Amino acid sequence: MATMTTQKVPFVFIDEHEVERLLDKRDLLVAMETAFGHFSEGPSGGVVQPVRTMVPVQDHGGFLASMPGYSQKGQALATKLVTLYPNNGKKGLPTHNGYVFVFDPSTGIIKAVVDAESVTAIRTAMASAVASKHLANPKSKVLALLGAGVQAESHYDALRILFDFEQIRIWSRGSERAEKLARKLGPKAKAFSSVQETVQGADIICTVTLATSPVLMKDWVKPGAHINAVGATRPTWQEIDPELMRHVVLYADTRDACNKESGDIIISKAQIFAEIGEVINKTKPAQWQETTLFKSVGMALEDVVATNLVYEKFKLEKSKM
Ligand SMILES: NC(=O)C1=CN([C@@H]2O[C@H](COP(=O)(O)OP(=O)(O)OC[C@H]3O[C@@H](n4cnc5c(N)ncnc54)[C@H](O)[C@@H]3O)[C@@H](O)[C@H]2O)C=CC1
Ligand SMILES: O=C(O)C1=NCCCC1
Repeated sequence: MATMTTQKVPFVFIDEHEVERLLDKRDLLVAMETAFGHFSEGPSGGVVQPVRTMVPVQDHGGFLASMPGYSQKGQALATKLVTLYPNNGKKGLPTHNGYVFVFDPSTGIIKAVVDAESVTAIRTAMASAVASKHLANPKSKVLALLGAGVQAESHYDALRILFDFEQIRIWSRGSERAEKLARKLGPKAKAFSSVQETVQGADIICTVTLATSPVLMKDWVKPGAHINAVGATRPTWQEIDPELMRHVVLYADTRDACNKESGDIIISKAQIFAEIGEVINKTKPAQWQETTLFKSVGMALEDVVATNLVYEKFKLEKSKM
Protein backbone atom coordinates (compact mmCIF):
# COMPACT_ATOMS: atom_id res chain seq x y z
CA MET A 1 0.00 0.00 0.00
CA ALA A 2 1.31 3.48 -0.88
CA THR A 3 2.15 5.68 2.15
CA MET A 4 -0.04 8.72 2.64
CA THR A 5 1.68 12.02 3.31
CA THR A 6 -1.27 13.68 5.04
CA GLN A 7 -4.03 12.40 7.27
CA LYS A 8 -7.58 12.31 5.89
CA VAL A 9 -9.82 14.48 8.09
CA PRO A 10 -12.95 12.58 9.21
CA PHE A 11 -16.24 13.97 7.89
CA VAL A 12 -18.70 15.69 10.17
CA PHE A 13 -22.33 14.72 10.67
CA ILE A 14 -24.86 17.56 10.67
CA ASP A 15 -28.36 16.68 11.89
CA GLU A 16 -31.69 18.40 11.17
CA HIS A 17 -31.53 20.69 14.21
CA GLU A 18 -28.10 21.92 13.20
CA VAL A 19 -29.28 22.47 9.61
CA GLU A 20 -32.16 24.60 10.87
CA ARG A 21 -29.84 26.58 13.16
CA LEU A 22 -26.98 27.06 10.70
CA LEU A 23 -28.86 27.74 7.46
CA ASP A 24 -29.64 31.44 7.15
CA LYS A 25 -32.72 31.72 4.92
CA ARG A 26 -31.86 35.15 3.52
CA ASP A 27 -28.35 33.96 2.58
CA LEU A 28 -29.92 30.93 0.94
CA LEU A 29 -32.34 33.07 -1.07
CA VAL A 30 -29.46 35.10 -2.52
CA ALA A 31 -27.21 32.06 -3.12
CA MET A 32 -29.96 30.10 -4.79
CA GLU A 33 -30.94 32.95 -7.09
CA THR A 34 -27.31 33.28 -8.17
CA ALA A 35 -27.01 29.51 -8.69
CA PHE A 36 -30.21 29.33 -10.80
CA GLY A 37 -28.69 32.04 -13.02
CA HIS A 38 -25.48 30.02 -13.38
CA PHE A 39 -27.46 26.89 -14.23
CA SER A 40 -29.41 28.53 -17.05
CA GLU A 41 -26.31 30.21 -18.48
CA GLY A 42 -25.22 26.89 -20.00
CA PRO A 43 -21.61 25.61 -19.91
CA SER A 44 -20.15 29.03 -18.98
CA GLY A 45 -22.22 28.91 -15.74
CA GLY A 46 -20.10 25.98 -14.54
CA VAL A 47 -22.98 23.87 -13.20
CA VAL A 48 -22.90 20.11 -13.77
CA GLN A 49 -26.20 18.47 -12.90
CA PRO A 50 -27.46 15.41 -14.74
CA VAL A 51 -31.17 14.63 -14.54
CA ARG A 52 -31.46 12.49 -11.41
CA THR A 53 -31.83 8.74 -11.31
CA MET A 54 -35.08 7.54 -9.72
CA VAL A 55 -35.27 3.88 -8.72
CA PRO A 56 -38.86 2.69 -8.20
CA VAL A 57 -39.27 0.30 -5.26
CA GLN A 58 -42.54 -0.92 -6.68
CA ASP A 59 -43.53 -3.56 -4.13
CA HIS A 60 -43.31 -0.95 -1.34
CA GLY A 61 -44.68 1.98 -3.35
CA GLY A 62 -41.50 4.03 -2.93
CA PHE A 63 -38.64 5.65 -4.87
CA LEU A 64 -34.93 6.16 -4.29
CA ALA A 65 -33.47 9.26 -5.96
CA SER A 66 -29.78 9.87 -6.55
CA MET A 67 -29.02 13.55 -7.11
CA PRO A 68 -25.40 14.62 -7.78
CA GLY A 69 -24.37 18.17 -8.64
CA TYR A 70 -21.38 20.49 -8.92
CA SER A 71 -21.13 24.27 -8.97
CA GLN A 72 -17.75 25.37 -10.28
CA LYS A 73 -18.39 29.06 -9.48
CA GLY A 74 -19.59 28.18 -5.98
CA GLN A 75 -16.85 25.55 -5.52
CA ALA A 76 -19.39 23.15 -4.09
CA LEU A 77 -19.84 19.44 -4.80
CA ALA A 78 -22.50 17.20 -3.26
CA THR A 79 -24.88 14.37 -3.89
CA LYS A 80 -28.19 13.67 -2.23
CA LEU A 81 -29.68 10.23 -1.73
CA VAL A 82 -33.33 10.63 -0.85
CA THR A 83 -36.31 8.32 -0.71
CA LEU A 84 -39.95 9.21 -1.37
CA TYR A 85 -42.40 6.83 0.29
CA PRO A 86 -45.90 8.41 0.05
CA ASN A 87 -47.47 5.65 2.19
CA ASN A 88 -45.20 6.50 5.14
CA GLY A 89 -47.59 9.35 5.98
CA LYS A 90 -50.26 6.84 7.05
CA LYS A 91 -47.73 5.11 9.33
CA GLY A 92 -46.76 8.37 11.03
CA LEU A 93 -43.32 8.26 9.35
CA PRO A 94 -41.68 11.02 7.26
CA THR A 95 -42.43 10.58 3.54
CA HIS A 96 -38.97 11.88 2.51
CA ASN A 97 -35.76 10.50 4.05
CA GLY A 98 -32.08 10.70 3.21
CA TYR A 99 -28.71 12.40 3.45
CA VAL A 100 -26.63 14.84 1.43
CA PHE A 101 -22.97 13.87 1.04
CA VAL A 102 -20.79 16.98 0.77
CA PHE A 103 -17.33 16.72 -0.83
CA ASP A 104 -14.28 18.95 -1.14
CA PRO A 105 -14.24 19.63 -4.91
CA SER A 106 -10.44 20.09 -4.95
CA THR A 107 -9.65 16.64 -3.47
CA GLY A 108 -12.89 14.66 -3.77
CA ILE A 109 -12.71 13.90 -0.06
CA ILE A 110 -16.00 13.81 1.83
CA LYS A 111 -16.42 16.71 4.30
CA ALA A 112 -19.89 16.25 5.71
CA VAL A 113 -23.00 14.11 5.79
CA VAL A 114 -26.04 16.35 6.23
CA ASP A 115 -29.63 15.40 7.08
CA ALA A 116 -31.62 15.67 3.84
CA GLU A 117 -35.11 16.03 5.27
CA SER A 118 -34.47 19.49 6.66
CA VAL A 119 -32.33 20.57 3.70
CA THR A 120 -35.04 19.43 1.27
CA ALA A 121 -37.77 21.21 3.20
CA ILE A 122 -35.90 24.52 3.33
CA ARG A 123 -34.28 24.58 -0.12
CA THR A 124 -37.44 23.53 -2.01
CA ALA A 125 -39.41 26.33 -0.39
CA MET A 126 -36.60 28.78 -1.10
CA ALA A 127 -36.65 27.80 -4.79
CA SER A 128 -40.37 28.67 -4.80
CA ALA A 129 -39.56 31.93 -3.00
CA VAL A 130 -37.01 32.88 -5.69
CA ALA A 131 -39.63 32.12 -8.38
CA SER A 132 -42.31 34.10 -6.51
CA LYS A 133 -39.98 37.07 -6.15
CA HIS A 134 -39.87 37.33 -9.95
CA LEU A 135 -43.26 35.93 -11.00
CA ALA A 136 -45.79 37.01 -8.34
CA ASN A 137 -47.35 40.40 -7.74
CA PRO A 138 -44.99 42.07 -5.21
CA LYS A 139 -48.07 43.28 -3.31
CA SER A 140 -49.42 39.72 -2.84
CA LYS A 141 -51.53 39.53 0.32
CA VAL A 142 -53.31 36.17 0.20
CA LEU A 143 -51.34 32.92 0.29
CA ALA A 144 -53.08 29.57 -0.34
CA LEU A 145 -51.36 26.34 0.65
CA LEU A 146 -52.77 23.11 -0.82
CA GLY A 147 -51.26 20.41 1.39
CA ALA A 148 -50.39 20.77 5.06
CA GLY A 149 -47.21 18.74 5.43
CA VAL A 150 -43.51 19.58 5.66
CA GLN A 151 -43.42 21.66 2.47
CA ALA A 152 -46.55 23.65 3.35
CA GLU A 153 -44.91 24.92 6.52
CA SER A 154 -41.51 25.55 4.92
CA HIS A 155 -43.18 27.42 2.03
CA TYR A 156 -44.89 29.76 4.47
CA ASP A 157 -41.55 30.31 6.26
CA ALA A 158 -39.74 31.10 3.01
CA LEU A 159 -42.42 33.26 1.35
CA ARG A 160 -43.00 35.43 4.41
CA ILE A 161 -39.44 36.77 3.92
CA LEU A 162 -40.63 38.44 0.71
CA PHE A 163 -44.35 39.09 1.16
CA ASP A 164 -46.45 40.71 3.84
CA PHE A 165 -49.40 38.29 3.88
CA GLU A 166 -52.72 39.27 5.41
CA GLN A 167 -54.24 35.78 5.04
CA ILE A 168 -52.80 32.29 4.89
CA ARG A 169 -55.36 29.73 3.73
CA ILE A 170 -54.67 26.04 4.11
CA TRP A 171 -56.36 22.99 2.63
CA SER A 172 -55.34 19.40 3.17
CA ARG A 173 -56.90 16.10 2.17
CA GLY A 174 -57.56 15.32 5.84
CA SER A 175 -58.78 18.62 7.36
CA GLU A 176 -57.17 17.81 10.75
CA ARG A 177 -53.67 18.43 9.42
CA ALA A 178 -54.70 21.76 7.88
CA GLU A 179 -56.26 22.88 11.17
CA LYS A 180 -53.14 21.88 13.11
CA LEU A 181 -50.90 23.83 10.74
CA ALA A 182 -53.23 26.87 10.85
CA ARG A 183 -52.97 26.91 14.67
CA LYS A 184 -49.17 26.71 14.40
CA LEU A 185 -48.90 29.58 11.87
CA GLY A 186 -50.96 31.97 13.97
CA PRO A 187 -54.03 34.23 13.72
CA LYS A 188 -53.66 35.08 10.00
CA ALA A 189 -53.88 31.39 9.09
CA LYS A 190 -57.13 29.49 8.55
CA ALA A 191 -57.98 25.95 7.46
CA PHE A 192 -60.53 25.47 4.68
CA SER A 193 -62.47 22.36 3.72
CA SER A 194 -62.60 22.92 -0.05
CA VAL A 195 -59.82 23.69 -2.51
CA GLN A 196 -62.04 26.13 -4.40
CA GLU A 197 -62.68 28.25 -1.30
CA THR A 198 -58.99 28.10 -0.34
CA VAL A 199 -57.68 29.45 -3.64
CA GLN A 200 -60.45 31.88 -4.63
CA GLY A 201 -58.90 35.35 -4.86
CA ALA A 202 -55.49 34.08 -3.68
CA ASP A 203 -52.42 35.91 -4.99
CA ILE A 204 -49.95 33.05 -4.48
CA ILE A 205 -50.94 29.38 -4.50
CA CYS A 206 -48.55 26.59 -3.51
CA THR A 207 -49.48 23.02 -4.42
CA VAL A 208 -47.51 20.91 -1.96
CA THR A 209 -49.45 17.64 -1.89
CA LEU A 210 -48.80 13.99 -2.60
CA ALA A 211 -51.78 13.97 -4.98
CA THR A 212 -51.53 11.87 -8.13
CA SER A 213 -54.53 13.47 -9.89
CA PRO A 214 -55.41 17.19 -10.29
CA VAL A 215 -56.55 19.11 -7.20
CA LEU A 216 -56.28 22.68 -8.55
CA MET A 217 -58.76 23.62 -11.31
CA LYS A 218 -58.37 26.42 -13.86
CA ASP A 219 -61.63 28.24 -13.13
CA TRP A 220 -60.79 28.67 -9.43
CA VAL A 221 -57.59 30.63 -10.01
CA LYS A 222 -57.65 34.43 -10.04
CA PRO A 223 -56.19 35.94 -13.26
CA GLY A 224 -52.71 37.23 -12.45
CA ALA A 225 -52.14 34.78 -9.58
CA HIS A 226 -48.83 32.97 -9.22
CA ILE A 227 -48.68 29.21 -8.59
CA ASN A 228 -45.74 27.26 -7.20
CA ALA A 229 -46.43 23.66 -8.27
CA VAL A 230 -44.14 21.54 -6.14
CA GLY A 231 -45.67 18.05 -5.83
CA ALA A 232 -46.42 15.52 -8.61
CA THR A 233 -42.80 14.81 -9.40
CA ARG A 234 -43.42 11.57 -11.28
CA PRO A 235 -44.42 11.36 -14.99
CA THR A 236 -47.86 9.87 -14.26
CA TRP A 237 -48.71 12.09 -11.26
CA GLN A 238 -50.68 15.35 -11.47
CA GLU A 239 -51.71 18.15 -9.10
CA ILE A 240 -52.86 20.71 -11.67
CA ASP A 241 -55.80 20.71 -14.10
CA PRO A 242 -54.26 20.21 -17.60
CA GLU A 243 -56.36 23.16 -18.86
CA LEU A 244 -54.72 25.37 -16.24
CA MET A 245 -51.27 24.07 -17.25
CA ARG A 246 -51.93 25.12 -20.86
CA HIS A 247 -53.42 28.49 -19.80
CA VAL A 248 -50.58 29.81 -17.60
CA VAL A 249 -47.19 31.25 -18.53
CA LEU A 250 -45.15 28.22 -17.54
CA TYR A 251 -41.75 28.50 -15.87
CA ALA A 252 -39.62 25.56 -14.67
CA ASP A 253 -36.67 24.89 -12.39
CA THR A 254 -35.07 22.87 -15.21
CA ARG A 255 -36.50 22.15 -18.65
CA ASP A 256 -34.85 18.73 -18.97
CA ALA A 257 -36.01 17.37 -15.62
CA CYS A 258 -39.53 18.83 -15.83
CA ASN A 259 -40.06 17.45 -19.32
CA LYS A 260 -38.94 14.02 -18.06
CA GLU A 261 -40.52 13.92 -14.60
CA SER A 262 -43.50 16.26 -14.34
CA GLY A 263 -46.81 14.51 -15.04
CA ASP A 264 -48.49 17.92 -15.09
CA ILE A 265 -46.32 18.95 -18.04
CA ILE A 266 -46.13 15.59 -19.82
CA ILE A 267 -49.87 14.82 -19.67
CA SER A 268 -51.09 18.35 -20.51
CA LYS A 269 -48.39 18.82 -23.21
CA ALA A 270 -47.97 22.37 -21.84
CA GLN A 271 -44.89 24.19 -23.15
CA ILE A 272 -42.28 25.59 -20.78
CA PHE A 273 -41.81 29.30 -21.51
CA ALA A 274 -38.59 29.72 -19.50
CA GLU A 275 -36.39 28.38 -16.75
CA ILE A 276 -36.38 30.56 -13.66
CA GLY A 277 -32.63 31.01 -14.22
CA GLU A 278 -33.35 32.59 -17.61
CA VAL A 279 -35.59 35.15 -15.90
CA ILE A 280 -32.83 35.89 -13.38
CA ASN A 281 -30.33 36.27 -16.25
CA LYS A 282 -32.88 38.51 -18.03
CA THR A 283 -32.74 36.39 -21.18
CA LYS A 284 -36.50 35.68 -20.77
CA PRO A 285 -39.12 38.07 -19.30
CA ALA A 286 -40.91 37.65 -15.97
CA GLN A 287 -44.54 37.98 -17.02
CA TRP A 288 -45.74 38.56 -13.46
CA GLN A 289 -48.89 40.42 -14.49
CA GLU A 290 -50.13 37.24 -16.23
CA THR A 291 -51.15 34.03 -14.46
CA THR A 292 -47.81 32.30 -13.91
CA LEU A 293 -46.86 28.82 -12.74
CA PHE A 294 -43.44 27.72 -11.52
CA LYS A 295 -43.07 23.94 -11.90
CA SER A 296 -40.39 22.57 -9.65
CA VAL A 297 -39.35 18.94 -9.52
CA GLY A 298 -36.23 19.65 -7.43
CA MET A 299 -32.60 20.22 -8.40
CA ALA A 300 -29.38 18.76 -6.99
CA LEU A 301 -27.96 22.28 -7.33
CA GLU A 302 -30.33 23.46 -4.59
CA ASP A 303 -28.89 20.85 -2.22
CA VAL A 304 -25.33 21.74 -3.30
CA VAL A 305 -25.92 25.42 -2.51
CA ALA A 306 -27.76 24.84 0.77
CA THR A 307 -25.31 22.30 2.21
CA ASN A 308 -22.35 24.46 1.18
CA LEU A 309 -23.80 27.31 3.27
CA VAL A 310 -24.45 24.95 6.18
CA TYR A 311 -20.92 23.52 6.06
CA GLU A 312 -19.19 26.92 5.74
CA LYS A 313 -21.13 28.24 8.75
CA PHE A 314 -20.31 25.08 10.70
CA LYS A 315 -16.59 25.54 9.91
CA LEU A 316 -16.69 29.22 10.88
CA GLU A 317 -18.23 28.39 14.26
CA LYS A 318 -15.67 25.63 14.88
CA SER A 319 -12.78 27.97 14.04
CA LYS A 320 -13.95 30.38 16.76
CA MET A 321 -14.14 27.68 19.45
N1 LIG B 1 -40.17 20.00 -6.18
C1 LIG B 1 -39.33 19.67 -5.22
O1 LIG B 1 -38.18 20.10 -5.20
C2 LIG B 1 -39.80 18.77 -4.13
C3 LIG B 1 -41.07 18.29 -4.14
N2 LIG B 1 -41.53 17.56 -3.11
C4 LIG B 1 -42.91 17.12 -3.19
O2 LIG B 1 -43.76 18.05 -2.50
C5 LIG B 1 -44.92 17.39 -2.02
C6 LIG B 1 -45.11 17.68 -0.53
O3 LIG B 1 -44.02 17.11 0.19
P1 LIG B 1 -44.03 17.09 1.80
O4 LIG B 1 -44.74 18.28 2.32
O5 LIG B 1 -42.64 16.85 2.22
O6 LIG B 1 -44.91 15.80 2.10
P2 LIG B 1 -45.73 15.48 3.42
O7 LIG B 1 -45.88 14.01 3.44
O8 LIG B 1 -45.13 16.15 4.59
O9 LIG B 1 -47.16 16.16 3.16
C7 LIG B 1 -47.97 15.75 2.08
C8 LIG B 1 -49.31 16.47 2.09
O10 LIG B 1 -50.08 15.97 0.98
C9 LIG B 1 -51.34 15.48 1.46
N3 LIG B 1 -51.75 14.36 0.60
C10 LIG B 1 -51.33 13.08 0.64
N4 LIG B 1 -51.90 12.38 -0.34
C11 LIG B 1 -52.72 13.23 -1.00
C12 LIG B 1 -53.60 13.09 -2.10
N5 LIG B 1 -53.75 11.93 -2.74
N6 LIG B 1 -54.29 14.19 -2.50
C13 LIG B 1 -54.16 15.37 -1.88
N7 LIG B 1 -53.33 15.55 -0.83
C14 LIG B 1 -52.63 14.49 -0.39
C15 LIG B 1 -51.10 15.08 2.90
O11 LIG B 1 -52.32 15.09 3.63
C16 LIG B 1 -50.16 16.22 3.33
O12 LIG B 1 -50.91 17.38 3.63
C17 LIG B 1 -44.71 15.91 -2.35
O13 LIG B 1 -45.32 15.61 -3.58
C18 LIG B 1 -43.21 15.82 -2.48
O14 LIG B 1 -42.74 14.70 -3.17
C19 LIG B 1 -40.76 17.29 -2.00
C20 LIG B 1 -39.47 17.71 -1.97
C21 LIG B 1 -38.87 18.45 -3.04
O1 LIG C 1 -35.78 17.31 -5.14
C1 LIG C 1 -35.99 16.51 -4.22
O2 LIG C 1 -35.27 16.44 -3.24
C2 LIG C 1 -37.15 15.62 -4.33
N1 LIG C 1 -37.94 15.80 -5.31
C3 LIG C 1 -39.07 14.99 -5.61
C4 LIG C 1 -39.46 14.10 -4.50
C5 LIG C 1 -38.30 13.55 -3.78
C6 LIG C 1 -37.37 14.62 -3.32
